[in-house]
Amino acid sequence: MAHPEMQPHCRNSSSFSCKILLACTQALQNLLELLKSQPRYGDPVHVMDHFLHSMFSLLALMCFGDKLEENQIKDTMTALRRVLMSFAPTSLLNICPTFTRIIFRKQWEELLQARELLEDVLIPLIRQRKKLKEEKLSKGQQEQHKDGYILSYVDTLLDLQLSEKKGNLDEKEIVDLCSEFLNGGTDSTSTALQWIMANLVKYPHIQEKLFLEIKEVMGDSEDMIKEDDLQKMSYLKAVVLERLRRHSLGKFSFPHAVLEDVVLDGYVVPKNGTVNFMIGQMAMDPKVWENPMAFVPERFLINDGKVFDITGSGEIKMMPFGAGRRICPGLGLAMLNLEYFVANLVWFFEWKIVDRVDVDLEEKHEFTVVMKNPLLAHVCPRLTRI
Ligand code: HEM
Repeated sequence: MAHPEMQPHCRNSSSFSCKILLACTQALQNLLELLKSQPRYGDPVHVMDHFLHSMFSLLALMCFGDKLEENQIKDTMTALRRVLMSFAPTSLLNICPTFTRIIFRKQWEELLQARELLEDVLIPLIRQRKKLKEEKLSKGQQEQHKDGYILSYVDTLLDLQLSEKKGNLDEKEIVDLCSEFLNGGTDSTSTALQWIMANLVKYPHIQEKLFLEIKEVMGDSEDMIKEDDLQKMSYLKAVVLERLRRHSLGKFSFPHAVLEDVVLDGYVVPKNGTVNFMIGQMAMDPKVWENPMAFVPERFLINDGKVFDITGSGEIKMMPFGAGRRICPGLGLAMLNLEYFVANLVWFFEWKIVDRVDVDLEEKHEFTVVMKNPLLAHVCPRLTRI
């Protein structure tokens, strides 16, 4: 997990650079072009791989400040996935490491190998960035922001000094934080995007309502929707929020621990006791949400124009990003990305079911809660210019 002192760097991601939006635009543009140029126009598209690739390229650009080559993207994605997959069965190792490492020796070895591979892939990228940063520094402050230099997540980590540690982070610590940034952001956002588009395919009336809202803001323009335009689209926000409620990222947030004995609703949680928040159940509580199984974005429109609070700073009706000190540091970025991508995907394409086969919204538990049968859709261009 991210060190709390590192979190502001991840949380405040908009301060990396105003060029993040440019990066989002590039990632979106690539996705739109990819969807337009399917090998056989009109064929149904398995969209998840495209979503994963787009989100990963965007986060990699934010992480390392440069667009990665296609082979670097492939290698990094493979290495990260391998660590993630080998980590799952070995998470029991944390219970009593000396003992469980013997019992789960094979899995432990697999995890170490996966970790080595990850270092082989990420360390050269970190070193390359360090070299570039030093070169820019030696040229002076003014030169630093020339040539489209994007202040990256790695740059902030290279500068970071933790109070309990003398000096900067070492390379392995930076690898940990980069992999957390890339893993934390890629699956969560692309899965969310897939769930939203699946609901828009399944319920064409919601897609139509969203399209009409976009049309009202964009008029006859054929341009891509920009961040400023998003502020005028309340139904779009409602659609994104409804997905976060209806298809939670996971059943639980990460485990938390209490630092001292705490009495909660008459129960004592002892010092160091683990607390798990059932974020999935919370968002489906029929005492709080009317007809919780239904996908109804309108439930988020009743707030007299007020923005629904998902940070849990007032009452907590749902907490898809967690709450409090360890709330997801990528919240702002994730919401921006989701609104930006969904709006443009609906603005440029009409999304339709394939061969009258209904979309199956059954869930499957992987690293996040994913669609058991990934979305397959007809993606038909609405506008001539992309
Ligand atoms: C729809 C998208 C996302 C959802 C639903 C989501 C949800 C969550 C949740 C529930 C947690 C656990 C919070 C807790 O322990 O209470 C978390 C943690 C985290 N998320 Fe996200 N997240 C999303 C996107 C992102 C993005 C885009 C990034 C980074 C670019 C990110 C980075 C992280 C990190 C680093 C943590 C660990 C924080 C810590 O250890 O304190 N997430 N996220």
